[in-house]
Amino acid sequence: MALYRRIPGAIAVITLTNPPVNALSCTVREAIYETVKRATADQEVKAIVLCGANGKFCGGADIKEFSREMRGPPLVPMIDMIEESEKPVVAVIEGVAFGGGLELALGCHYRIAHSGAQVGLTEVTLGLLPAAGGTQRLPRLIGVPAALDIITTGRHVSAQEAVRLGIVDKVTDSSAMEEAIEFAKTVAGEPMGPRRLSLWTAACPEDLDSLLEGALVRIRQRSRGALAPVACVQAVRAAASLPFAQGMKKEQELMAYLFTSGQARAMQYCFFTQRAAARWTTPSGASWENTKARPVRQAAVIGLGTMGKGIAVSLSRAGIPVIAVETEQKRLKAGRKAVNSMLTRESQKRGLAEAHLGSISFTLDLRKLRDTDLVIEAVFEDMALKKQIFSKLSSVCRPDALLCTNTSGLNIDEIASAASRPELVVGTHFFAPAHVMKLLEVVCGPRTSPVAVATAMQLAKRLEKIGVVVGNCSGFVGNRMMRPYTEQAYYLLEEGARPEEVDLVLEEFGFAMGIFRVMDLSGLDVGWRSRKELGLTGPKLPPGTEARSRGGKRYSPLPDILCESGRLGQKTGRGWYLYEKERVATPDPWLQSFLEDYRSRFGIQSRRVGQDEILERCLYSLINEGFRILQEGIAASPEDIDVIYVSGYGWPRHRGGPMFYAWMVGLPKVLDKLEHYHRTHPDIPNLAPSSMLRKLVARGSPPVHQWRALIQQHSSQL
Ligand SMILES: C/C=C(\C)C(=O)SCCNC(=O)CCNC(=O)[C@H](O)C(C)(C)COP(=O)(O)OP(=O)(O)OC[C@H]1O[C@@H](n2cnc3c(N)ncnc32)[C@H](O)[C@@H]1OP(=O)(O)O
Repeated sequence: MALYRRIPGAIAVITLTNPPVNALSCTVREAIYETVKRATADQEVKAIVLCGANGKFCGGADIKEFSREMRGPPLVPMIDMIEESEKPVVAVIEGVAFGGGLELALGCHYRIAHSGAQVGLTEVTLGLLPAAGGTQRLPRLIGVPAALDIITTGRHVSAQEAVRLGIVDKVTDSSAMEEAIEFAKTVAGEPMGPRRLSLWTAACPEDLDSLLEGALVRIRQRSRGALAPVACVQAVRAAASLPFAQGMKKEQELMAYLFTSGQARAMQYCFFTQRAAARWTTPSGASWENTKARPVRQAAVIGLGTMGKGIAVSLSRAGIPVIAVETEQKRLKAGRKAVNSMLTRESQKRGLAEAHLGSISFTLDLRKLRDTDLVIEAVFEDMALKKQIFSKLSSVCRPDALLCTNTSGLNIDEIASAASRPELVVGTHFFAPAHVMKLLEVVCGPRTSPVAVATAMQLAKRLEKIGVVVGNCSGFVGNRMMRPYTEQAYYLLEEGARPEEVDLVLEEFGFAMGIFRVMDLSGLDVGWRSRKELGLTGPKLPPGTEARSRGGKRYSPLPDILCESGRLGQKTGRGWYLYEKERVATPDPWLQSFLEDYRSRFGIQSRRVGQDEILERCLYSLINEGFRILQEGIAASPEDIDVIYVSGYGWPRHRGGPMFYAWMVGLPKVLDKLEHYHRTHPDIPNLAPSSMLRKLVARGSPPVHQWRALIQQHSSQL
């Protein structure tokens, strides 16, 4: 709702009241209409102040209403009505003014912000555009180039930048409300015509076309295939070239097109699932609601390799004092240098005068961890080494210290078996670079206690990461699903495709990089080491093993051959591609002839592999593994899998995540295709449709949010 009160000085104050973010729900819009009409009709009122309750102006339209039938007054005429008011309307921007919230403020005649506030036209992140006049008013207010950037990225703009750009008229460190009331008194009675943005002309550069072209190129690089940012560019073009009324018409047309698109639905799904991941539960009945996290006042990181360094920086940035431990003086020194320079760079980027250098201490002595609340072990993926460390930690650390292992797939239960308190052992799978990537898989072993899960999830929040609770199995959720995906990519090469063909299809789908470019970036030795550990290649392989078969299943030795011949990817200048210029991948003629020789050596008839087949075999095998994960209870819900993929594996947000995508494509189609590919490749068991997929199809393919209830009938590993 919106509360109305009259205060001395002939001011009407309208307060949006809809916790937690004062979203513009149907009731709020109705109340705004009513209260603005009341204020404009009241002879005693000379100016109107519009604010939000609880220190937040407005989080925009109520996103939950997008999936329901539209009720109540629309935003556009409501904002027009405010702009048309003869009495000045002053918006008080505290906390946030996002999306429709900022558009509402742009309809006001003045905007006064608190210094801690943020503004933004965030609709593009929900697959939409600012369709309450934002695409037309913002360019008129701050010019086309700045507005184009804000509208197409949806980025959050600080109050300081907002005043510099002219989005707000004033920023204050003290009470924005008091400032606005005093200001409103000074402008009462003035003509408001010059303050109506709809009457302004957008300042436009001469080379508008090249500005817009440049924006489209950046959009394609950032989010290939996404419709909303492209529509945003078209709407801004309209603001630059058409009168306001026609621009608004264009805005509405583009919005109608986006609103019904699957992409908007997918991105709104991502918005809610990301928040829902924090509300974890386990089948034992433990949950975020009934389990209290332990406070973490001091943490330690063991191992200052790539992951350890990033984790230490993340902890320090969150204000948690860290003890960083290494085994050798030389490594400690190198680690200290790298961490300090990462922190300095971070501080410079954030415009801080000093880095948090003081909050990390470096030591070779494990005994220094005796008072630590939480330890994150981040050494190599070596089970024996990890177990040794956990055994030592058990004797060094306090009995209630949480012991975390950063592993991308090792058995948490086995690691925990080396600790005297296995219930306090939890997996924390960070993603590289750990100080940048948002995802944290919180892995529960069978003995992990609810308090350990709660503490790790609380830590994720403090580190500004998205924690997702998963069960213990090889590769957990994310990496386990990657295996069939990468395997299909190798098989496609064996059958006739080229790396660049496979990558192009995946990039057209929306991944920032195709799988072969990803492997070249992370290094072919990473996968090779883990295959060696699993006995799929290397000395553990029994003599006489067939090159292209392991345990009766198809196997591709292609990545092993490349790796063993020194083609490790970008770091050696060649992998699946050639890197003559740093980081620029070019198709390698050598690889082409190598693949031809390989095919003839193994009697493989090369064929042209179509784009649909590439996409379906890669994605559906990954999705199929997702269904198996659900069936085994390794993930609590399809939503959790989708959050993992969108926030940790570059799955395009506008496709919602693998499980959501499967539902959008149609589960019967996914099932049908998997059956087809499995019939053609019976030696690839991953292609055999999972029983969970079959069950969902048999139940009429219910929407994703209904799957959880069906899954709960199965066993859970969480
Ligand atoms: C056309 C389209 C128009 C005109 C639009 O306006 S589209 C909406 C544009 N608005 C946004 O994009 C803002 C979205 N919200 C946020 O970015 C953040 O929620 C926040 C910065 C406003 C607050 O962040 P924080 O304090 O961390 O809190 P949460 O993100 O956890 O949110 C708390 C709960 O509020 C729900 N929420 C937030 N915004 C909206 C909204 N606009 N409509 C409906 N519900 C909203 C959010 O989902 C959280 O609830 P739960 O999901 O946890 O139940």
